[in-house]
Amino acid sequence: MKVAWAGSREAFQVSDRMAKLVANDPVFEKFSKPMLGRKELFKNTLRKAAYAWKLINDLRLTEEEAKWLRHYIDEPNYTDLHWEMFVPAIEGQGTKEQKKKWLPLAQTMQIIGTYAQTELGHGSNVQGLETTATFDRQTDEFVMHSPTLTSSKWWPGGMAKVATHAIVYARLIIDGLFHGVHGFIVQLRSLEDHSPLPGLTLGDIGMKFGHGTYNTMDNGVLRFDHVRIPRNQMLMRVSQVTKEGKYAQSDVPRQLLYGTMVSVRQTIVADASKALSRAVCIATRYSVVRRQFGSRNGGPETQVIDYKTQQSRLFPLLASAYAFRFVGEWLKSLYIDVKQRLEANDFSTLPETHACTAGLKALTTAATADGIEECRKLCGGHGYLISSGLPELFAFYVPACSYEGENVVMMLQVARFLVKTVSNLGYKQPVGTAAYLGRVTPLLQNNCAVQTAEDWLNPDAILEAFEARAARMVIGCGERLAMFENPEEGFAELSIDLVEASLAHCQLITVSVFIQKLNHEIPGNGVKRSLEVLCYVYALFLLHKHQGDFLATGYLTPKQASLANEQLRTLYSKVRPNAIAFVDSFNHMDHYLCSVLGRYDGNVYPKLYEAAWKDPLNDSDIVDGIQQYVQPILKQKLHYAKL
Ligand SMILES: CCCCC/C=C/C(=O)SCCNC(=O)CCNC(=O)[C@H](O)C(C)(C)COP(=O)(O)OP(=O)(O)OC[C@H]1O[C@@H](n2cnc3c(N)ncnc32)[C@H](O)[C@@H]1OP(=O)(O)O
Ligand SMILES: Cc1cc2nc3c(=O)[nH]c(=O)nc-3n(C[C@H](O)[C@H](O)[C@H](O)COP(=O)(O)OP(=O)(O)OC[C@H]3O[C@@H](n4cnc5c(N)ncnc54)[C@H](O)[C@@H]3O)c2cc1C
Repeated sequence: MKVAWAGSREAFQVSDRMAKLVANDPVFEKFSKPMLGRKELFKNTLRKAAYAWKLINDLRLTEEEAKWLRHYIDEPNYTDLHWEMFVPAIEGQGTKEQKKKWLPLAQTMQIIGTYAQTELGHGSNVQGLETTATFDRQTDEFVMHSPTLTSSKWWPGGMAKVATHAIVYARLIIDGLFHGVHGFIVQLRSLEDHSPLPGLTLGDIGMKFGHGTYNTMDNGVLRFDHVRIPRNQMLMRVSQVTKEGKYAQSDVPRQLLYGTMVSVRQTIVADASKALSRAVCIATRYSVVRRQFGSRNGGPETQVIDYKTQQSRLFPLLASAYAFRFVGEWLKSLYIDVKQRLEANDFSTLPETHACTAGLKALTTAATADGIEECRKLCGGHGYLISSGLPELFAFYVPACSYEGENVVMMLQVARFLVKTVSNLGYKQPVGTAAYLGRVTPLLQNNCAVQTAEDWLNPDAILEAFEARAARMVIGCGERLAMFENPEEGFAELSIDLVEASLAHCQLITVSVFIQKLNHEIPGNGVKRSLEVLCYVYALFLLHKHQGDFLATGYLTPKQASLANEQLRTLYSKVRPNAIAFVDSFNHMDHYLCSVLGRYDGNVYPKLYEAAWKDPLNDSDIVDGIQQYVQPILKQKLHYAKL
């Protein structure tokens, strides 16, 4: 199962080696993090990042190994933006010459970059950005300027204190004419003494949600006061500005300017399974250790994992972790394919890839953030302790619902793709993830054939149900949209239904990828049969949760919906004996989990007790403030009525 989770034996070996390397090196200790003040926390992160870079070079780690190493260090820091956004932005949007100049510097970290797109006033609406890049023909330069307070760049990771360079998105202006938003490579700091270059105001935007997690990152604010950069620092694969100030667009679509976001959204989907599996591992292990009620004849009480209600909350999350792992793997292959095509100037699959990355980013991050919080509740009161590992994990994870495309905004992008697909149905056969929309007649006419709970244990029945639900919701939206004279007005008016239809479409993708996964590449029949159980749990849980959609579209009868729920209960009993094996297969080390409740050895109570004594408040019996503020109250002897 470890191999099935990792994707291959080789992939397992790489991640396992890196997990052990990090776990066994005292530099990467992280239990004490929540006790550190912001400055210490930040410095500690810089120290770890520098040490990691040394390891990567000394041990000659491959790119894949370096990624896993950074993942297991488990602290957001400037290198995330450098590797995940700055480098890919140059790769995707730079010309050959620009790549030749900038990539070697970035890849050896002689410069450190960030991605400065969002501003105080605009994040989702990229076309609304206000920073200007005005071409000066006399000097062959762009003048970068922040004309308003709301044009201040706001949020870019690593920008406040570390990055030496940034890809800055700004409105291109030539001779007073606006040519849309473009990316520019801008140096922010001196490479000698790290001080901000003249004309730049740089700082940190302040503490974020949770203490020890995202505050390891220096999210920054940046303002320009007429800062000049050479013309050849505009990223010019999509559009070019000549020395004479002529603006030209190549035959590369404008959407490529958004390409870095497609790349990162794909990695965010893969990361969702890592975060959810971590929470599920903690909650499952603890649910086996924790006992409440049900003692008979003085025997042990019931393990809380044996309560059906606990199973009905926990096992769908376990199944979702696997579903997200497989859909992340699938999305990666889709992305690798589109990347190769883009390099060869084939843009045909970009719209579908954009819809998949945007929609699956929204689906997986929303479910993971909710899932981590559910795992915290599944651990009862102890889940609220920092030492459970869950509060910090939640605080670290939850911004994924907002960054790289706010989730609702992303679902509306999927809706645009689906509406366009439906309106083209007469003359363009849909392909890939939208192919089912080409079979609308049977999907709209045929109803579910399930008659017994057993009938739900059939991938074809499940797939057809999810296809019919999505098709009926999408087509229904298309029909209602057609009644509006102004399509944009109609889109805005129906946006709630459109987001629901997009979710149905994305859930269909996750369910069908899980089913496809079972048809190949599973090492061993036992593993395959166990994964089948999880696949059914995932699909039938979604069906139960969204039964309103399935019933309202008329595909299912209430009886069939309740048979699905009956089957789901039976499936939980099949998951139970393997629950621990399923979570052990994630191969998460204790160091990575950083959780007393999720310890591999199950030694929860003694370690919880021990962890409590490490709190600084327990350094002495009488702490600072007691003499000054508590003792006087005790000694005042005021009469209550006089207060
Ligand atoms: C290591 C991880 C650390 C993470 C740290 C976080 C970093 C960040 O958050 S960086 C900042 C991320 N910011 C965002 O994600 C902003 C979200 N907004 C957008 O992506 C876009 O502005 C938009 C998609 C919401 C809207 O764009 P707009 O310019 O208004 O365009 P239209 O809606 O008119 O779309 C035009 C056309 O282009 C298609 N399209 C949009 N995005 C993409 C894309 N990424 N790739 C390919 N195609 C894209 C869109 O579907 C339209 O297509 P048609 O309908 O066919 O015209
Ligand atoms: C931890 C973190 C790290 C980040 N790192 C970076 C970084 O490195 N670089 C960078 O450039 N940016 C970064 N960002 C910024 C991030 O990309 C934006 O915050 C994100 O894209 C959301 O945009 P917004 O803040 O403008 O949200 P808004 O769009 O203002 O969202 C507010 C609400 O409005 C709704 N809404 C907005 N538009 C629509 C619409 N058209 N229809 C319906 N509802 C709508 C949204 O659903 C949401 O509920 C980071 C953010 C965070 C939290």
